[in-house]
Amino acid sequence: MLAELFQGSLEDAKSRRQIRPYSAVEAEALARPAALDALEHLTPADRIRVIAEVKRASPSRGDLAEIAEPHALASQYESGGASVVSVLTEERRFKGSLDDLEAVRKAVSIPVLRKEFIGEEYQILEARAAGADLVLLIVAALPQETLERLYAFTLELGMTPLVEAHSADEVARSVDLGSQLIGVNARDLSTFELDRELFGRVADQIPAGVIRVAESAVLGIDDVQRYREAGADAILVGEALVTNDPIATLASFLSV
Ligand SMILES: O=P(O)(O)OC[C@@H](O)[C@@H](O)c1c[nH]c2ccccc12
Repeated sequence: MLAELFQGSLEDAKSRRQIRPYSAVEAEALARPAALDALEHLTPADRIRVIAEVKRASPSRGDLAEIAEPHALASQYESGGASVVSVLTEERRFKGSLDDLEAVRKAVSIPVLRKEFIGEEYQILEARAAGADLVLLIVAALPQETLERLYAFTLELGMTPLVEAHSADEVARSVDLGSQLIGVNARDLSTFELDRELFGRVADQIPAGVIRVAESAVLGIDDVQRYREAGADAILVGEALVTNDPIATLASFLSV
């Protein structure tokens, strides 16, 4: 499944590139005001930090919510205390778009993450051109050399890479990269199986000073508590926020 998701994302990027060539998107990306410093917004604090996701659907969970106005949802996330907004821009299975990201960017003043299956520089330029401050880089899908290249490219644009791992080995590769922001995804993107204990098993591998994000399947405050105890500085939450009152749900998560 992961290979299929990447292939789809890259094909879609190729189509967009026919209309907006690399040089045009690059010029737009460079003309943007500087990206916000996501690491600053996610600095470990007394309370857990929340990266709140705009997510309509997923291949593992099907349709979650309509979200006719992603910018309105993102504003609620911001006023509810989220530190960063994540916007799924993958179109085929997650029903997102870059337009969603652009709309969200205009509505909030906290950093915005482009959640996409990124395999080439063009997608990172698109993210910056649309106003994103962070991009997701999924270790499982990228050879180390490519990962290093995309990681460096993201930094050159003044953006922050969120490097996502799903095993001890992938955490080691994220650390080797020098990543300052590492996410451990409880969901295996190849099989969709959940491993809620994974974060606890690998957290110690992440050096002090690096921000640790627990990703996926955070549905209630018990999950937040468990991740907090296991050393998470932040959680990445989609489903629980789009299927419940986002403000009340954020308040409960932030009260842990
Ligand atoms: O909706 P959830 O279970 O709260 O999960 C959010 C987020 O972690 C999940 O959307 C995600 C994490 N890594 C990804 C990579 C690609 C697509 C989606 C994801």
